[in-house]
Amino acid sequence: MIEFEQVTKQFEDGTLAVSGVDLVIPSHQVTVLVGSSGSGKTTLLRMINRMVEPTSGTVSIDAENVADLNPVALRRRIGYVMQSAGLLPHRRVLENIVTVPRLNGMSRSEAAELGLSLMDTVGLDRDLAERYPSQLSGGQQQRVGVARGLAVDPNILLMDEPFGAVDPIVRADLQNELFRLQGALGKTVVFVTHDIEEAFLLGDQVVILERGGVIAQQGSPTDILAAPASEFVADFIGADRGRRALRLEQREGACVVVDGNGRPAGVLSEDATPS
Ligand SMILES: Nc1ncnc2c1ncn2[C@@H]1O[C@H](COP(=O)(O)OP(=O)(O)OP(=O)(O)O)[C@@H](O)[C@H]1O
Repeated sequence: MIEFEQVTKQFEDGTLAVSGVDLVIPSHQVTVLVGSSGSGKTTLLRMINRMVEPTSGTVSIDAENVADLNPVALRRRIGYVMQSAGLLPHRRVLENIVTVPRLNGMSRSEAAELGLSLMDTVGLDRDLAERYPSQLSGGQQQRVGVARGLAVDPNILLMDEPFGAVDPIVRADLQNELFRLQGALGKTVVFVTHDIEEAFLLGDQVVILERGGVIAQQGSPTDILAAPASEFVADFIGADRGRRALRLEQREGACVVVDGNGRPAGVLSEDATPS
């Protein structure tokens, strides 16, 4: 469990990025921090692995204050995946994936074996192992980034807009892959995005942030959709625009679900059992 207690971050130029945040991030679940640009998502994320230090308050992992932990050791046991993958351009795919295990002293042959099995895990063809990042598609680069994030078998995986730079089809692919991976690996994932659809798709818990790093609402997607806590939240999730106001229409003998714009969203199944 990761816990923020009364966490505030004011940068040296006076910018108040995060303000009095109390937040519990449960283990083995996906928590998504979502908000518009500048709402403090990245700052919050980076306080978990001490890339940013809070001005006041505490961040703890399993009841241990991260301020008491060695930052380098901390970063080597927490996976970090960022937008545009952040790969080392002059290192081959396999080397990129196992950078941290190698720094931790793993032998070259053991690391190579680990790297190849991680390529399988994230759905990358092993034939790509000797390529350089520039020889990969954007989606493939992101998969390498995720494999690298998993390379130290971390309990915690921090993901900062990891799918922000790829086209919508590849993005949907990567989202599904993360969903599958999370089902299999059960990591504690903290995921940053500005896209509420992505947040609702991936998050067990969704934390909506307002400008100045203030939590507007937190809860499951269902809870937030059912009862937006404020006008800001209703506006942010699109509830007020009728986009999510689904209704049923009878068409051709079937019960069709239609969205607020009149577009069919699906068919109401007779069988109400979730699959
Ligand atoms: N090193 C810094 N020095 C001064 N201000 C900073 C610094 N880093 C971030 N900020 C400011 O803090 C606020 C929060 O930034 P942060 O990057 O956490 O937001 P974000 O929600 O992740 O935004 P984005 O979606 O654009 O990445 C912004 O106003 C930003 O300009």
